Amino acid sequence: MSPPAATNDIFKSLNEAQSRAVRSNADTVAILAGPGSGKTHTLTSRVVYLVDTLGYQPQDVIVATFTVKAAREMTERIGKALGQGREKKIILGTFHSVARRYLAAYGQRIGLNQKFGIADDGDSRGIISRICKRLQLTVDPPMARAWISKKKAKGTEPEPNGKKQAPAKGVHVQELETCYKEYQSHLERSNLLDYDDLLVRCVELLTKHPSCVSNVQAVLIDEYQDTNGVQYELMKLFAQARHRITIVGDPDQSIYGWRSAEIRNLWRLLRDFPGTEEVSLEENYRSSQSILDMSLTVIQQDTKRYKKALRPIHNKGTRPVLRRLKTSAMEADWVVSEIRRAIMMSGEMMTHNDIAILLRSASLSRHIEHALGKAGVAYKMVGGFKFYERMEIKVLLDYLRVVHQPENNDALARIMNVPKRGIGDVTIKALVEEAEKSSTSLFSLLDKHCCGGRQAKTRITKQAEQKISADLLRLLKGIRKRVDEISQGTPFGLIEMIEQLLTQLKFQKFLQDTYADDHEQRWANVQEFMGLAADFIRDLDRIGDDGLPEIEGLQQSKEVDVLPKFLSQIALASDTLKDDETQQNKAMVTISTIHAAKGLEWPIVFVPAAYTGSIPHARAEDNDEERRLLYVAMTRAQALLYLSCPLYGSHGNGEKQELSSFLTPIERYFAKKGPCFDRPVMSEVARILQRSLPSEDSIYKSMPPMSVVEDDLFPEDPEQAIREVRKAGGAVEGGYQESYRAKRPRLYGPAGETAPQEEPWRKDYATTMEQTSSFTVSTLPGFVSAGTAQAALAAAAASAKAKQPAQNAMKTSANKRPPDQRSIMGFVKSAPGQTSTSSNPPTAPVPAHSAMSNMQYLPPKLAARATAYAPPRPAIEPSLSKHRLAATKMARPVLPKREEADFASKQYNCFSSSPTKPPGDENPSAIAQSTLSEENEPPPEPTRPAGSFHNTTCNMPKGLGGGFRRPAGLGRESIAPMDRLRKPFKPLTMNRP
Ligand SMILES: Nc1ncnc2c1ncn2[C@@H]1O[C@H](COP(=O)(O)OP(=O)(O)OP(=O)(O)O)[C@@H](O)[C@H]1O
Repeated sequence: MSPPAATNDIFKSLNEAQSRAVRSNADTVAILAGPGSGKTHTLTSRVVYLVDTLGYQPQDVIVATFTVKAAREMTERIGKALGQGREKKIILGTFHSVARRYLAAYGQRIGLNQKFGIADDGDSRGIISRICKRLQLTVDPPMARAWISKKKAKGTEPEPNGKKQAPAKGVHVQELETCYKEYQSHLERSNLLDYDDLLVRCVELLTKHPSCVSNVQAVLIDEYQDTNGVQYELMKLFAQARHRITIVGDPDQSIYGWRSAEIRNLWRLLRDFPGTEEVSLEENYRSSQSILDMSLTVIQQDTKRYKKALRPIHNKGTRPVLRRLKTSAMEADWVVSEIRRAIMMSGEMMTHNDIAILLRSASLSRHIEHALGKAGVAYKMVGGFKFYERMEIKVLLDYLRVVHQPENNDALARIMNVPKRGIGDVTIKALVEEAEKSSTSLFSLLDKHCCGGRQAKTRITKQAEQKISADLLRLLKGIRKRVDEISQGTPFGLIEMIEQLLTQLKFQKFLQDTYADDHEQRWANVQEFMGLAADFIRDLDRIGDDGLPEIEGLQQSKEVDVLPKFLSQIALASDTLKDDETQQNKAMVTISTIHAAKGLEWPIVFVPAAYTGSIPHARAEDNDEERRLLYVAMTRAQALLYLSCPLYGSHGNGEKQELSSFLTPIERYFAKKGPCFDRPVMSEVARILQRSLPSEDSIYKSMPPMSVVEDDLFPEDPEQAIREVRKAGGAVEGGYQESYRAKRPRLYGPAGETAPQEEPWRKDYATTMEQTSSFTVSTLPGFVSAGTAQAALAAAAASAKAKQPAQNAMKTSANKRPPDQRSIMGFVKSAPGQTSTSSNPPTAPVPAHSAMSNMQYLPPKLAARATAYAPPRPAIEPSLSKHRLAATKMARPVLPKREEADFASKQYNCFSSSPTKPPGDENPSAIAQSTLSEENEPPPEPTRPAGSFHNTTCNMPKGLGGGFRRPAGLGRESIAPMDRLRKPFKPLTMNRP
């Protein structure tokens, strides 16, 4: 009988090893392979094979995975192959959801009330905090919760009542156990199961009542490396009727150690199921050879890992980039400029959808979000909220809003009980309603309540509530009073205001108590927020007020308060982002945490903030896991991989950052700047992505004039640039840009002329709303295209005539704008000491409110940051004035001629286990120019004998360092499971039954 159509289709998309895994008759199959080798593809194909060819009933197959997203994607893939909605009958989901299904169906057999509820993270935290308080335990509640969760994950129950504590246990452990016991009995009384309980109770159910899973024919597990102890037990119990298990995983991608994932589960599997068929997938379908090589040099620094071969099916491709930038803000601007360049030079063969920016922690996203928002690039966040939408930031912003506008009822209502003050939702709702009905503000209504007045109808009856509301008001009024003092000549810094809020609200403690799992991350976000405020003050200091130009006869109100400017900038920036999002089908760049990017792939991947402290993370306990995280990030890239590291970090302290310790040893193998996107490079990218590249002509024709075609907006070596500034006696605060720019020909004026010291050019024009993104973040540094720069210069020239009647000057300015140019917008900036590019610069208007006053009130750390960073300048490469891109084609760079022998020596990567390719097989034109240039050395030689990566054939001579040597007389069956893991996986060339 011929196999059904679905199976036929499946086999067409599988290679030999994948096909062998899919058709395997072994009960237990372990597919362990590297990234991009098609593990998930193989697993879903096996499900289809089992149902379609072997005739298993879909409801007799359990497929468990690790995340909801992965489960959804698998259902889709299987559904497409199986059709007729059969995938819906498969028991497919995360371990927790599958366990819940069983408990809901059979839980009564183990005494579970059928109507059990699930205690989510917030519930668990609350219960444990209350227990600690009630029993006056000295243990930290979040820590107790983590301890309990770990115990449950390992399958350890609390000590039963009455059992004597072992004398060896310290008070601390005893308290933890008491807390565990109390917590558990509380859950039982409330008929609640927490996430860990779902797994533990399901283990209990299936152990006591195996009949519940007597129908199960096969169990398949994705991302097996991330399973923990209980999940392993559960997998075995699911499969207890027939012991048919298929797992896929990659120990190099185990990144959930903090969730008690156990890499030892691989060893357990081989121990418990000795007949397991092991299949290794050795072809990587995702990434270019260069990307794969570089990723392997990172992961191979872990000498304890077990080795496996991974062979790219793609050509060498473009050498990955490791870019050094001066600050995080510049790093973000560089990312945006590279995104633009890549899309433009590909003739839009690639779109924003093809790009991911992967971050070690979500708090790093702030600069990136700003740079993207400013450039009008739509983006979406995966694995985290957008910066301004994060709870801790929203709360702080709401407090600041109320300080600024006490009559902002909504904001006040949101913060009344945050942190918890015991003011109930009902009370808040009633007060808001009353305020609205009586057309008064909530603030003044509260004031009446708390200041003894009896006018309010809604009574805050409880004394406690009244006192709490009074405290809140006192806090807000106190800050408000200080703000008001500005007008009386007492400056009150924005930073000081936020610091006061944080102290009075005990904000860090609030985060610890409320968000046990990720309070550190949230506190990091708060610090980022402080950094944002410091940057804002610095920008105000640098470029002054962003008010409108004076118009004769029209009086302007001047904002003297920093706070509303700060708030409005944020509000408008976030609005722009929302607008972008609502545009359906708009291509968007993805910003994601590395954790959330697991299993996904993109043509272009950026990994910013590659410094020690970020990755490996300062608080990480397991360095190897951090390395695996970097490996996961790098292996998400298909065609272009960019890593970057700022000299100075982004946490508001201006401290110098060291390149990630995982990258230091291999730094020299990366390209120092983005590739030259010439035809060979782009053709290779197109080949990897299996897309067709537009013709050269159409690419160049569609390029806007004065486009940036090389990655040369920022110096290759910022440290050297700083040294040059110092040598030239320049101020380091000004950063490298002074010296860097000074060397370049000026856009206007005689060539070689030394830039005279002129008054900094300042904006002297109105903005339009054509480009709201630029408008809203006009005071922030960023990428500026040469075209925009010209527009700015035209405006500057126009404003030089400002002495003429104002109306005439405005008209001149407008007339001078080229027809294809939009309004200049507010994103071209100047800095003190910077020379104007206009030959006759206008005198800058003195800002109504100088932010210097704020500068002196910065806390020392932030003040250091504010002054240490270079005030960003218009990022315009003056030499671009010579470009004539619209008229002529870009010249292809002349490549150094390569010797024949050179080809021979570089043809194959040392990690490849493939036989030597015949000469001429590799298309030289497909090799990226960057890999040939002198400064880019060939990929690193392996630090160990190549044999360690060549374990794919059985005839490898033993003793060469690569083969697995079995001790004499030791049969295969008696190899310790751990050793089996360390040895290479069974080769494809081996004859297998
Ligand atoms: N036999 C094949 N032929 C062509 N493309 C394939 C083949 N197998 C897998 N692919 C493609 O390779 C890419 C990676 O596949 P998949 O996501 O299944 O890999 P993976 O091993 O699960 O990766 P990771 O572990 O990094 O998540 C996908 O784009 C997939 O379509």
